[in-house]
Amino acid sequence: MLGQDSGSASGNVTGDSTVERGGLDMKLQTGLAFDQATMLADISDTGKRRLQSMSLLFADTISTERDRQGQPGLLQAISYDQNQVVLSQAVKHTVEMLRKLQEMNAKWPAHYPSTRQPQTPPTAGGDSRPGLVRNQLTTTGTNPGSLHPLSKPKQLKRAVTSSNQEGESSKRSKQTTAPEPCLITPQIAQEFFILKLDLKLGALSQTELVHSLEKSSIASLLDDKISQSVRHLLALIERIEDTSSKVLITGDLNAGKSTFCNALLRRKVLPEDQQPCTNIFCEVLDVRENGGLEEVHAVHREATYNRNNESTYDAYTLHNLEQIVGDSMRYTQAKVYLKDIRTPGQSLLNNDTVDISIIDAPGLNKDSLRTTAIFSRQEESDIVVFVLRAENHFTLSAKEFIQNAAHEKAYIFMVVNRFDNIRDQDRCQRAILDQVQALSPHTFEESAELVHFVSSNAVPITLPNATSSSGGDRYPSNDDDDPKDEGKGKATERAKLQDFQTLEESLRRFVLEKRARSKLAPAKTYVLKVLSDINALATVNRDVSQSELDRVTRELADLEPVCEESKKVRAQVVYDIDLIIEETVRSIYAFTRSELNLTVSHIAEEDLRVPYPGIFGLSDYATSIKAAMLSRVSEAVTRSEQYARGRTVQAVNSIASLGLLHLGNEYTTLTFREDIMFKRRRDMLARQVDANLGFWDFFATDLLVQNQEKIAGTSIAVSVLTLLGGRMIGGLGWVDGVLGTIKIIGSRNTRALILPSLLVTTVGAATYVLHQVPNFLPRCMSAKISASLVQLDLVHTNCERISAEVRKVLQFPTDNLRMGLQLSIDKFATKREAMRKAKGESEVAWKYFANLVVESRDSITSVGDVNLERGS
Ligand SMILES: Nc1nc2c(ncn2[C@@H]2O[C@H](COP(=O)(O)OP(=O)(O)OP(=O)(O)O)[C@@H](O)[C@H]2O)c(=O)[nH]1
Repeated sequence: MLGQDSGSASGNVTGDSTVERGGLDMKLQTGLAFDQATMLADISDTGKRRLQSMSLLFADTISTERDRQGQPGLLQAISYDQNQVVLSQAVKHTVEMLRKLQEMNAKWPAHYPSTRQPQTPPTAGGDSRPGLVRNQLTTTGTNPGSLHPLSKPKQLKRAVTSSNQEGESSKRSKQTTAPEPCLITPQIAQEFFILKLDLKLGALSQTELVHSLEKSSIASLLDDKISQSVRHLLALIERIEDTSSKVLITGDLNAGKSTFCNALLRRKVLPEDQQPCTNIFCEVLDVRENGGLEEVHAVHREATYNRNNESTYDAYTLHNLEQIVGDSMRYTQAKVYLKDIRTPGQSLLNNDTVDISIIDAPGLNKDSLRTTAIFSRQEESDIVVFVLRAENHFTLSAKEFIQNAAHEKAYIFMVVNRFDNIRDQDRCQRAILDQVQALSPHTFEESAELVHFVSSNAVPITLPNATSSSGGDRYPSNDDDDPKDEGKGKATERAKLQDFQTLEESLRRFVLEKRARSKLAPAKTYVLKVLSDINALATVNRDVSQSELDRVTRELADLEPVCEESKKVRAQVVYDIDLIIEETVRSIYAFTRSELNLTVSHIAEEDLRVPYPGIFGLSDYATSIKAAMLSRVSEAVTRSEQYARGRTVQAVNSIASLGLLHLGNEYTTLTFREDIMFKRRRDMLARQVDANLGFWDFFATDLLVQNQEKIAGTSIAVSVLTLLGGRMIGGLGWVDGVLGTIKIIGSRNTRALILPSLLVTTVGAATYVLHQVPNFLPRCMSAKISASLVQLDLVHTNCERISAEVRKVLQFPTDNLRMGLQLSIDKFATKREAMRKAKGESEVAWKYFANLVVESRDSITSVGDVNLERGS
């Protein structure tokens, strides 16, 4: 590098201090706000050591510097180096802060300051709506470092994060804490510099738009802004640590930028034309950076320039530059290695202090693509020299460019060119200075040094192939002092040249001597603005997260007992339902048992209204009696079922009342149809009873036997009847049966003796029995049926059947209510979980932003204390 080649003080100073920086890096990487005092102490030691080593190693150089500038030059270099280290570390620290902010923004979308007009005017006392709230911090004067916390905003609400609060906010909390927008004066939005979101939509202002955006959109926009800023800060670090300086010559189309560059170099190197001709960036570097060979390296599109890799560029002679600057299809930029023919004391390029490169940019308003490229080139440059046509003043594109550059470059060197074309020069000066004042106040304050009105074409320059000032002059030299030629024109030319030389001296001071200002001030300005933005964001978000934390804590405190209560309610309701069911079933069971028992036990005594058909219709008679009896039993069953229906309806209603009481609108009422209960066919009963009754079950022989004492021969008749069996039923076959019996009984004599009396008795008895059938048959049958029903366990079976069905039916509303209660408990539990999570996140966010407020404020103070004037 030039600095090293020439052994300049500043080049070595910087190299030495870089070694010392390791220890400082370690301190800063701890994430603590850096301690500038300690750091400066370190650097001071470095400076002292370097001063000693420089005195020994570069005594010649120092004495040369001292001769030229005196001891202050060396001190300036040391001071510059100190400032450079502090700023470099501050930039790195700011990058860390931004990266952490980005991470936090991904987890907890940061609230972006926004404004909204109050919808209703505040009432005398009760309305808690805050109206426009003053920002938490403000900048005073022009120093972004002097930030003063103001009163805490009232009821800040994290409006942008409110969309997911639905699930976690109880109804009660909704009633008590209506969402409040975050209202901040539009001033805060204006105070945002770097992280300001670029929102343009119709008539809405940026701040109004922010309010209407989704939190995710804001988070993503902010994320982009942070990334941009990080990229810029990283470029700044490179620039700060780079010992060379890049001077960007830019301005409107055809303003005379190339003419100005040539005038600075005193050589016609860059093509000048009345029509726009520079389409690519031309970076003019000292020839020593190319091994002393004057050459043009035209860098290929898509290639990253590497002087040692010829595939990245095409090499040309200086004469070819005219074609190259117009060939933007093949090349993006040209590196022009040039031997400056002027002495180090005059030259900007060939100076003994810093490596300088001068970049001639295409005109700003050529096209949007090139304009964008110039904007980003500006960010890579240390110094901006803005050339404007005196005739045009500041155009719109010029204003936009300067406003953008002002993000980091408080001072811009301004060249008002083609001043010779202006007739009323005073008016022109006043008008342009007014514009400068509005666009770049710092530049305006030092306009005598930084704003120059010149005519670049008045500077004598040599032809491109000239390598010394001795040959090739294209313009008359001002060395001609012949008094005869002193005319008005000559005087004017000399005045123009004088103006240009004044400009040159100022520019040299700005670039070389006030290097701290030209090179480090942009870094300081930019970092302060970023830190100010971070501080503003952190303050807003600290308060928003605090407010959210308070709200969630409050709501959680309200919700916790509700959760516990809901569990208790469920247990109580389940108990109550069990009681209802048990009581209902018990009552139904008791009713059914009593009803059936009563029916079965009295059935024989009832008048069944079945007419006795006579002895020959005995079978049908028995069937009818049985049917009538079973019908009575069936009716009793039906009555029991009816009772059960009624009780079940009551129970269902009681369960529904519990549901409505405890779940309100969330309870789903089921439609209960009691008419479809007990639909299973009950004629099974008749079939079962049939299966259990045989023929003799129609006759109550025990009843007949009870009457035998009253009627002689009844027992014999019954015995005979028994023997006769079923033959007598249904016809006269019983007479044959009697005769058959006599045959069986005994010997002929015996038979002769007893036969008549037996026959008479038997016939009499049989007649009696048959006569008595209508009297005892119903009782006999009821007893049998009753016994059969007992055997079938009819009462118990029906009690069980009816109760079981009732239980089954009641299970539906029970399950429904249990499910509803469980859902309610789950909902509360989910809400509580969400709130606990939100509380945890808010706590983390609050701690983070509270720390960030302090951290960024400390950094602002540290960077603000960097005194660049010491290094100027
Ligand atoms: N009268 C007058 N003309 C000038 C002056 N400086 C430059 N010009 C003329 O203005 C025209 C444009 O000059 P350039 O140097 O090519 O302008 P430029 O800004 O580099 O042009 P582009 O890079 O193409 O935008 C040329 O004809 C110059 O001769 C000046 O101070 N006075």
